[in-house]
Amino acid sequence: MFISFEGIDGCGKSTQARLLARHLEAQGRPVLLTREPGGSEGAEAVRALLVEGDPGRWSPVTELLLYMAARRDNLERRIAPALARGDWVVSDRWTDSTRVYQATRGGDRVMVDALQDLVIAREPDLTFVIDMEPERALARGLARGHEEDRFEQLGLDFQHTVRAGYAALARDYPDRIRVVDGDADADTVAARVRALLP
Ligand SMILES: Nc1ncnc2c1ncn2[C@@H]1O[C@H](COP(=O)(O)OP(=O)(O)OP(=O)(O)O)[C@@H](O)[C@H]1O
Ligand SMILES: Cc1cn([C@H]2C[C@H](O)[C@@H](COP(=O)(O)O)O2)c(=O)[nH]c1=O
Repeated sequence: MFISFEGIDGCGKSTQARLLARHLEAQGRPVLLTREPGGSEGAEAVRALLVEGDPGRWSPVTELLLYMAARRDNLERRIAPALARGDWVVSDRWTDSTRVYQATRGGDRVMVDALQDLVIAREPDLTFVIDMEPERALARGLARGHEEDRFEQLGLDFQHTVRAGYAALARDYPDRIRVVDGDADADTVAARVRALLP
């Protein structure tokens, strides 16, 4: 079973991915917990070029290719072997992030879907979109004294567009995507996620 978590920056995806992985392991299920971009050694190196680098460094097409290259490496080296062993895979982001973020940053959605079909050819079995107001996600970060670089670089309007992008995606893929209200304490959100497991 391949599960992904999606949502705007700071919505609590990583926390929920970790809590779900812990829950599954407590039930005796082997789990690979991974993240995108990243997860494998090569993909983590690509992550450094994308996420920690200058956001204006790449053209939209180059940026898209780098995200896809990182995903392909993580899929080949970590995810496909785990799924072949019968392990569960919980991923902090997958191609839905590319569909939403790269479209928001001027990328071409048709190109995203074509590359997804050609070089990835794997969708999660189940995707949780952790939904919340960008202002609330930002307030969480500020309350912890984080600088919230990405909110400052890209702005609240960007996060609002991303949030709307996920809502549209949930309508496009109703069989796979579940939207979960993320504006509650982490254990409450985790219980909402678990209630939606098959
Ligand atoms: N339900 C919650 N209530 C309050 N704080 C939370 C909750 N979930 C996560 N947090 C805190 O909010 C911050 C962001 O959480 P987390 O890293 O899980 O989000 P994220 O969506 O993965 O963020 P990013 O996209 O920036 O990586 C962390 O400091 C985390 O401890
Ligand atoms: C997979 C993926 C990610 N992004 C963006 C979204 C976030 O701003 C960062 C990842 O940071 P996080 O702390 O791990 O959430 O990268 C993207 O634009 N496109 C993608 O495919």
